[in-house]
Amino acid sequence: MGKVRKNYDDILKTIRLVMHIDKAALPASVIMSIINAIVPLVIVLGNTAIINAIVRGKLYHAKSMVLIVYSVSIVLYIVSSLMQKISNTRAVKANETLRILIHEAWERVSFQSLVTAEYFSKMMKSESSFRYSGGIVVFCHQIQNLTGGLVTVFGSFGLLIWLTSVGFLSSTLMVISTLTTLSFLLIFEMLLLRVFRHLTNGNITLFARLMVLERKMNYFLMSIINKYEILKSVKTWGTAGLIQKRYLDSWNLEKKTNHQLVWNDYISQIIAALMISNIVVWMFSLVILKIRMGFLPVGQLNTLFGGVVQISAAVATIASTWQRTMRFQNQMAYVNDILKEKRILDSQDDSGEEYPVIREHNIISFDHVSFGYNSGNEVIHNLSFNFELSGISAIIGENGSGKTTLVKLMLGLLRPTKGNIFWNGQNIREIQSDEYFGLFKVVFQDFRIFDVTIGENITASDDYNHEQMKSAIFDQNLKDWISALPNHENSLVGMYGESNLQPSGGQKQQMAIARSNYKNGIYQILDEPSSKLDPIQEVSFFSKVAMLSSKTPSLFITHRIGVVGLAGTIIVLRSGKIVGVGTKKSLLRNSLYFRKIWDSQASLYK
Ligand SMILES: Nc1ncnc2c1ncn2[C@@H]1O[C@H](COP(=O)(O)OP(=O)(O)OP(=O)(O)O)[C@@H](O)[C@H]1O
Repeated sequence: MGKVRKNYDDILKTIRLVMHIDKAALPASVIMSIINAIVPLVIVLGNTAIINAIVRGKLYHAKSMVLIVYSVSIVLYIVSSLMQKISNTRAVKANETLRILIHEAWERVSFQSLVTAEYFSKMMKSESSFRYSGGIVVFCHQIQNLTGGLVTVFGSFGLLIWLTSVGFLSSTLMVISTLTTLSFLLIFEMLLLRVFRHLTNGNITLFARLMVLERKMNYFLMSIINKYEILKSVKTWGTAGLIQKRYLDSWNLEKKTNHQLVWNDYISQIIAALMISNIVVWMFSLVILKIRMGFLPVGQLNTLFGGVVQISAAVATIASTWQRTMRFQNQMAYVNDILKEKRILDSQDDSGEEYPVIREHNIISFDHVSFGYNSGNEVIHNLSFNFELSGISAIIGENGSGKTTLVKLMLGLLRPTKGNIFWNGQNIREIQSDEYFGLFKVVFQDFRIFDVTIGENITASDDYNHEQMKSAIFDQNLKDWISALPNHENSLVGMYGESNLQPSGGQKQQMAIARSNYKNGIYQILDEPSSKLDPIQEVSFFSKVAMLSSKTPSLFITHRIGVVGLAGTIIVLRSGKIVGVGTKKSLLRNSLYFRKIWDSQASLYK
């Protein structure tokens, strides 16, 4: 019951969306379909009256009936044709407006203020749903079919009820046969309706599954086949079979689901035909009985056949259109989602967030902070400490101890599941996120180079100072490589350009470091950007960065002990808890765990 209610609610939402976009498209469609549904009923009723007049020998009466019936029908037909032109034009126009609205919703999204990637998935879904559904034009056709079908069914039912009720109380035989006929008709109809509803729900589920599969296959193509790095790994590690199997599995499942959907459609149509046959058989028997007993004129057979033919066509249309409308509202749910989301994102600009306060001594405070990723246990446990952004600091800990997570929490990229983080006393949740990110120059271990030019990658802008950009590059090899390229720093990286320029791992790493040098942040965070270097080179690398960035205080994140000697403050992290804070000397004296790590790695640095 709840599911049916939800379906109705969703259709109402889609109707509201279409009405919001174009006030005339749906009403014009509805009026046209009502007129279209009335014309055949007028003809059926008129023809019955004409046949009865002929049978009774009143030919003059029959002639005037013919004129009236067909004149009314022609007028209605002309009005309906005009309405059809209006509704089609409006539907096409409304569809174009909706397409623009979806793209405008995308344009307004500030990528900077997005917290998760979920929104992008919504964007993709809304676009493919819109394309797949056929848009408002198709929806208007569906509403036309549904309205026309319903009007026909109600009108024709009126005729059939009239045929049923005539002479009902005139004899016991009539009462018994009418009640028996109606009971059998209803019982069979209810059973068939149950099967039809079951098939409709199955149809909607199958269609929703198809949409998910389509998204998975798109994801597969976009994220795996279309990425050079991944293709490289596929070739070198021979994972093609594994990945291709995944693709084939999705594709086979899509084929199977499509096949089931076709069968579901086919059986639904057979059930709809049986529903009609059920009415025809019982009603025909009853009307014949009534005509034989003299309760109905013979012309009423025309009403019966006219009514039944109308109902059969209408029920078949309603059945198939109903299922399609359900699918359509499923697709439009994504579009509704993205248009609604637009308002949320728009309103972020005036959300009352403050700018971060910058002082001479800037302090980040953790107050009973815990954090766990969606899927599992806490990886940061109840941390409380004050951290001054000055000099050189280091966070050290084993693999998986939570170092990167701690930094992401500090930057506001992740939100604590418990507790709060403060910047100079302000809760970072209440600070404007772009301004807050602007304070930090961060190089993560999984730094990203984008498919824009080398200069744009380093400066994060398409309007940068070329000299300043060049001086942000510390590494001579990178400088030489850029000078040797035909377009120098204007060379486009990656598959967006024609040349598919793929910088080496080291070149990319140096570009990420140059990006950090170029930026005007007040604090530098280096999360193992040199993890590919051997320990000795790593120490020299950090010393260089430390020296050159002497104006900007820095935090190194590492699990290599050799680097931490450069740091004035060392935070030791173990399984999401801080187990020591101090200088190298004090920690060697006071922290057993720190000494253990030190001893285990010290030989490498001798
Ligand atoms: N998105 C995620 N979902 C679930 N668990 C995650 C996610 N990201 C990280 N983790 C888990 O959180 C824990 C801490 O990870 P984190 O990257 O902070 O450790 P780390 O100390 O920086 O490790 P490393 O030195 O290996 O880089 C790990 O157990 C990791 O598997």
